[in-house]
Amino acid sequence: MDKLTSPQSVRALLERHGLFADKRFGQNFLVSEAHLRRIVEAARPFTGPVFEVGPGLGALTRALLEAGAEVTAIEKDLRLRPVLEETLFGLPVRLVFQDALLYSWEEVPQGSLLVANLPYNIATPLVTRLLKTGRFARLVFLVQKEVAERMTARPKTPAYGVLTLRVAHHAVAERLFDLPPGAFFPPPKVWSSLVRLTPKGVPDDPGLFRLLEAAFGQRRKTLKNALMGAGYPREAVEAALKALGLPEQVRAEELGLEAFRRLKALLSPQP
Ligand SMILES: C[S@@+](CC[C@H](N)C(=O)[O-])C[C@H]1O[C@@H](n2cnc3c(N)ncnc32)[C@H](O)[C@@H]1O
Repeated sequence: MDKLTSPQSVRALLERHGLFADKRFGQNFLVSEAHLRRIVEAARPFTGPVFEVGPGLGALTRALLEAGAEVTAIEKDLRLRPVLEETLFGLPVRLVFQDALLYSWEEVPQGSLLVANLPYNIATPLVTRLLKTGRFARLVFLVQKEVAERMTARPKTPAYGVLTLRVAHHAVAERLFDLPPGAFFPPPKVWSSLVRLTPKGVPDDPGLFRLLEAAFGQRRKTLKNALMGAGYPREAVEAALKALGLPEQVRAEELGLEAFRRLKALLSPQP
């Protein structure tokens, strides 16, 4: 079986099935053998069942199966069923044709892994949801470079925000390497990055994230004004900033996760 790691082989497979890469599904198929191998290496060891969102034509799925992973692959595009039945023929994979956002992630076994080249339009809500389940031991995925930068940003940078802190709350985040558009067919307009998240086993903290949404809701304002705009009383905000030794003009992007946790404790109960 062709390894599906050249634009020519992917184009030929699609043509043979009368298909085209559908932008609505974020279909940019990985055609770089070297990158495929690096993704599998970044996901090892396969200490739990592997979930792949968007197997596409099955290139990554097959690489994972050949490396010994137990894979459940969830694909939304029903047109790809005959392709996957061909490319994964005889391999022990569980294929689920469903929107991954509707999958019961809260019921996957403890210690599961996500390994995926994610469709760009669901990457952020999906990763957020998976982190909240507390069931994943490792998440290794390709996303647009800009999203990877937001997930791994440092304070006081434009990419730093609620997504950075969501990821930092739950996991240790690494941006492992970047991939040029030419690693995919058809090539996307932007670069991609491989991200690895290693969850720390910390439960969700809805109160903290309500505070963060308020703090970053109006980025151009000072933290004090942003919080007051969201309904936090002036006196409480001023007292909390003082207790943290922060100036009144401080902006949300200057605070790290620990400072926000302390701010939340000082501002409870929530308005
Ligand atoms: C970037 S492609 C990756 C394909 C393949 N894994 C690869 O690396 O070549 C994204 C895949 O996700 C699928 N997809 C898009 N939205 C989805 C959703 N909501 N649920 C599940 N799969 C989805 C697309 O049809 C496509 O197969």
